Amino acid sequence: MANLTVEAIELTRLYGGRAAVSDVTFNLQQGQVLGFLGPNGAGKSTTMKMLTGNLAPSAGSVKICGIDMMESPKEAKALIGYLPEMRPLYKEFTVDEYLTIAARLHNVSGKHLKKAVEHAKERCGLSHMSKRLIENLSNGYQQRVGIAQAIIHNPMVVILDEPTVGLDPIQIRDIRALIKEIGQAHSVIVSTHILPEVEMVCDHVQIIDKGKLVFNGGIDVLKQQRIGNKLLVGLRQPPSAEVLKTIAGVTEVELVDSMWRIRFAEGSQPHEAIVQAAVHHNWGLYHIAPDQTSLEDVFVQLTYHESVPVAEVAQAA
Ligand SMILES: Nc1ncnc2c1ncn2[C@@H]1O[C@H](COP(=O)(O)OP(=O)(O)OP(=O)(O)O)[C@@H](O)[C@H]1O
Repeated sequence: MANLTVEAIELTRLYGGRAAVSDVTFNLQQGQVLGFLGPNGAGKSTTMKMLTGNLAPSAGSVKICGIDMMESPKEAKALIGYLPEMRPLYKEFTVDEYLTIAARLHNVSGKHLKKAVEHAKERCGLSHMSKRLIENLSNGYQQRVGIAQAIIHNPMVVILDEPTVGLDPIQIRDIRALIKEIGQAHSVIVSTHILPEVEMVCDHVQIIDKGKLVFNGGIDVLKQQRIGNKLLVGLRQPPSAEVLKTIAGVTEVELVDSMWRIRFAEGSQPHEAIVQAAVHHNWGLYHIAPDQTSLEDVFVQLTYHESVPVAEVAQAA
């Protein structure tokens, strides 16, 4: 495909014989924002480091806009902007001074330097902070400077590791809007622990667990998984569970906090029949709404593994 920006092909990284990342394969296209999710130790940072050319894979390869990271690291890296979790800021410099250094490090040529700095500041809402020392900026503005250095050379791919950690709600809102804006022209990979953030800024999601991808798909697919096939129904004079189960399409009912959680078969739409039955039999219907699984629940379902209790291991030994 012509506009593929990132290709991770069967990426594996071993540490002392243990796979921290195992056989991870995915593609990213221009204009996509990918959310990279996973519990602690899942392999996110290891994957990011391989994507940015800071760590060699034990097996597999990375291509940035078709350029192989192992074969042509300089060319491939030039197409990436990276904001690591620990912001690489020199706080004793002003915003202008620091961004000028960042632009030079990214090989922006002398005649384009000033324009590149101005443009990055403009995009990150930093134009009025040019002469301020970075150490005197708020956390949110320091984060903007970190993002500005990642986009200063107008890279095809921007990789941001936990970009909203430690920010207040207004700063978080601003940084998320900025990520969305950047995502229109570039490809963005955002590593995050914050699940709603993924729904807000990403159009594509990957969940990694124990080094393996356990979900790779569109945000719509993930949202669909949340909506599922459950209704929460509140009835003041409820019938028995058996009566509810006779409604066409209903497969299971259970009482949850004095409301009925009604599961229905895929493809069936028992909503209308439930309302009609409630009116007909005077059940006192006061609530009917989809019972969404929280994103946290979906995440736990995908990443939960039953671990063998220590006592059982000891007994087996
Ligand atoms: N240099 C290393 N040597 C040995 N093991 C390592 C090394 N770096 C990471 N690991 C192990 O590899 C696994 C994946 O680590 P990684 O840092 O990629 O996870 P992560 O998803 O980024 O976690 P977190 O969100 O906590 O930063 C972990 O089990 C970790 O202990």
